[in-house]
Amino acid sequence: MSEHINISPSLMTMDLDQFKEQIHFLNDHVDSFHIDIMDGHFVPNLSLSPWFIEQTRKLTNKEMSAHLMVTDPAFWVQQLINIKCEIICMPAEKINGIAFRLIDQIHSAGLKAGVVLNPETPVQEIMPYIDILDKVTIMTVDPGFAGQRFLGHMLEKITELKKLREEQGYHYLIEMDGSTNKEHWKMIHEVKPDIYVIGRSGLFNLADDIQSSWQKMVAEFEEATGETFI
Ligand SMILES: O=C(CO)[C@@H](O)[C@H](O)[C@H](O)COP(=O)(O)O
Ligand SMILES: [Co+2]
Repeated sequence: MSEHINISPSLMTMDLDQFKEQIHFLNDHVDSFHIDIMDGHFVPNLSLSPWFIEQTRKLTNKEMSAHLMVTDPAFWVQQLINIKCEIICMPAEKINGIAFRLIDQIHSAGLKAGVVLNPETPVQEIMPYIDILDKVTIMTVDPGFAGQRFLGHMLEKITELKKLREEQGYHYLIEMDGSTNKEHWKMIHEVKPDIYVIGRSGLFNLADDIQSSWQKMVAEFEEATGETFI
């Protein structure tokens, strides 16, 4: 069997010495780029920024999907609306009391609104507004860093979200983020998320140049799943 595998590269983990080559190559192979934005408080790290999105835009017209790991999502949502970041994904853990306002604000700007669920956060948490979301991202690692331990049981949330979507007619896309690589391809592909975020372990670290890394990623996917990658 063959099916389209929708890859979203996590640019926090790219090789900065090959910035241009990597974006140019990936532009022809992906639908979106995944941009981790951290504030040093929600997670103990800093990564990319709205400025980075603006710079990357000079090289690609593909959708930018911001993954916010911040304690003040309202501030960062406004920054991302200002630069028209196509998909803005907020931490479910930090939008209680402001969820509807922020989702409406993103939609009014003509952009897509998503939420991200940390490993400890159940799908139940987002039920009050799940019907108006464009994307739900399931973290399969603790957020904040690359190279984290894969948490396989988080994949059950993907199955749960798919069932809900089918039963209720919701329209959100389901994305997974964290340690998408040859060790876990089989397990992940069994639940079939709509979008696979990929970082160092599954793409950028596989070879010295992006074309070879991509080919290796495809080979690893095909070996693990027995399916053809298109
Ligand atoms: O949100 C995060 C981390 O908080 C992710 O987007 C990572 O950048 C990606 O999952 C890294 O993947 P690995 O390099 O660990 O495979
Ligand atoms: Co991320």
